[in-house]
Amino acid sequence: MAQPCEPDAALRSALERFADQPKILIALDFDGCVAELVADAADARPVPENAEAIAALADLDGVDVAYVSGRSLESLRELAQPPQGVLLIGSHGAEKDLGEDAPGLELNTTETMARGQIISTLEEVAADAEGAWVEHKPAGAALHVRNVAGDELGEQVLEHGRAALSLVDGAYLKNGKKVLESVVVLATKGEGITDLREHTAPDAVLFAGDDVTDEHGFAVLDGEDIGVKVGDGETAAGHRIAEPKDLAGVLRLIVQRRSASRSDTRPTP
Ligand SMILES: O=P(O)(O)OC[C@H]1O[C@H](O[C@H]2O[C@H](CO)[C@@H](O)[C@H](O)[C@H]2O)[C@H](O)[C@@H](O)[C@@H]1O
Repeated sequence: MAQPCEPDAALRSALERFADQPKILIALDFDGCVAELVADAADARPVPENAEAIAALADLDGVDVAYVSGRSLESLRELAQPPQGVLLIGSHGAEKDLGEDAPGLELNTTETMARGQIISTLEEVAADAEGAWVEHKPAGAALHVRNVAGDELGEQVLEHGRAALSLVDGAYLKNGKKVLESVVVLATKGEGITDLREHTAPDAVLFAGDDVTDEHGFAVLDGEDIGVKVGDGETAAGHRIAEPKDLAGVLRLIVQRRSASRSDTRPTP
């Protein structure tokens, strides 16, 4: 496996200041950030070096780690295998596991009907396009076109999905990488990060993500917070790394900096 690229100088110095804060929250997107993007959504797994760094961070005092994902909580738990204590935001902010008794996502009758219509509408669209498939999710569904031959055809299938969904009352749309999601509960990753901030009361937050929906997360950062965009594309994040494997360099720097400062301040016996 290729080694992660080290963070550039600007990111490095921001990370050092961040790691020196008494209490920090590290919030991570999953697909395309902790895990590489893959053809079959069920095959996504954390890059091993990222998983190791996440486990090390989750063990440190004063550090909260969270996944903030578009996936359902069920899928996130299964694929990300988060270490104990890692907080989870799923379904783009509509589902939460903040380590306490929290009611699961409950849809009212209107939302349940709209979700059913979203699923049947997208299944019809996918049935007409080889390689397209529909992921059923707690708050709606996602039309995937990563396995449709050719970018242009994939975009046409997504456009067909958007047009068909415009006839479904209560269907909100979210665009992602080779995917069109439709949900009946309006929530964003920005709200998810705000919930995490209220729950953990950190001095600063780091959020890393790769997709359009992650921009809602970058938008709620301020002060000593750090936004890290993974890959290409316009972003409001202040920093960028090239690919998921490079996240390990970012996370390891925080682990090393905090571990070093703890051993410096430990009283000599
Ligand atoms: O917010 P995330 O954790 O990044 O989740 C966003 C969506 O990720 C998944 O789809 C994406 O990743 C798949 C696996 O690499 C890829 O095949 C697909 O093309 C991508 O769009 C997931 O299936 C969705 O439910 C998430 O909302």
